[in-house]
Amino acid sequence: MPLAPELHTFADAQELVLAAADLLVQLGQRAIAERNRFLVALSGGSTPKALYATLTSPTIARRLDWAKVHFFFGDERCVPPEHHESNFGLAQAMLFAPLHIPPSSIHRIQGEDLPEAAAISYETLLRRLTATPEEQWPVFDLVLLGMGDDGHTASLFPGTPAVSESTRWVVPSSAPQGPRSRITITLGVINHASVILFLVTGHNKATVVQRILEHRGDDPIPYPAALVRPEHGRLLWYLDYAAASKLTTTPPHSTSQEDP
Ligand SMILES: O=C1O[C@H](COP(=O)(O)O)[C@@H](O)[C@H](O)[C@H]1O
Repeated sequence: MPLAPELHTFADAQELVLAAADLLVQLGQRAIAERNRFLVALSGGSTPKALYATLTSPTIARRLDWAKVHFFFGDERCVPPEHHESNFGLAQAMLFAPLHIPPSSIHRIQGEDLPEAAAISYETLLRRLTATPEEQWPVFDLVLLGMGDDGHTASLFPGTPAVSESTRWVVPSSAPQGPRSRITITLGVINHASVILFLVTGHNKATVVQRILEHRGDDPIPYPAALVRPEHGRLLWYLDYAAASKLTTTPPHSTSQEDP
């Protein structure tokens, strides 16, 4: 029986990323203590910027053994790594470089390659680095996700074939705007993670947040983010008050950090 989603609301994006950074550090400490490595998949988009800035602040950064953290990506735009729209490029500048993460711990999607080739080679890489004998899917310690105001997450956009992919781990996909050509991990990968953490901020996402989190019954809703339902792990939604403003059953409130 899947665990119920855990909802936390925060006054603003800064409080939210502080809590997210704290959770990441605690999950990392635990994974490293138990398995000597921490496998985390980063999200794309703009929300991670503030998280990266928080993770590199001295008070947070000194709490984790970054040499044992392996960074992956949930999605990538089909652009070269130095392009301003590259998810890797943002992480490289704001997270990996400041923390001196060795290249051998950074596992990027090659957005400069043809999409099908990039998807196949990233799946091959994931199979090599994350597969366990017991599971046919990778088990990330943490998958970070954002959500667009159309309900997309990673690069799983409403109504596109990537959303219904059930066997491949990584596929090419297509966005309605911005850099259209993308590579994304699939729902099977996301849903087998130990912890999935959505970071969602802003009024523009409040309607979709409400429809997903207060959805009752079996009628389908057209948002890929609603299909994130972990098989065995935890699902957390961190919302700022603006993103939570249309929820009716859980009034926005500030939460203290719980034991991860
Ligand atoms: O395009 C993307 O957007 C979503 C949401 O991003 P945000 O800018 O609203 O934070 C993100 O989850 C995804 O990885 C990214 O490629």
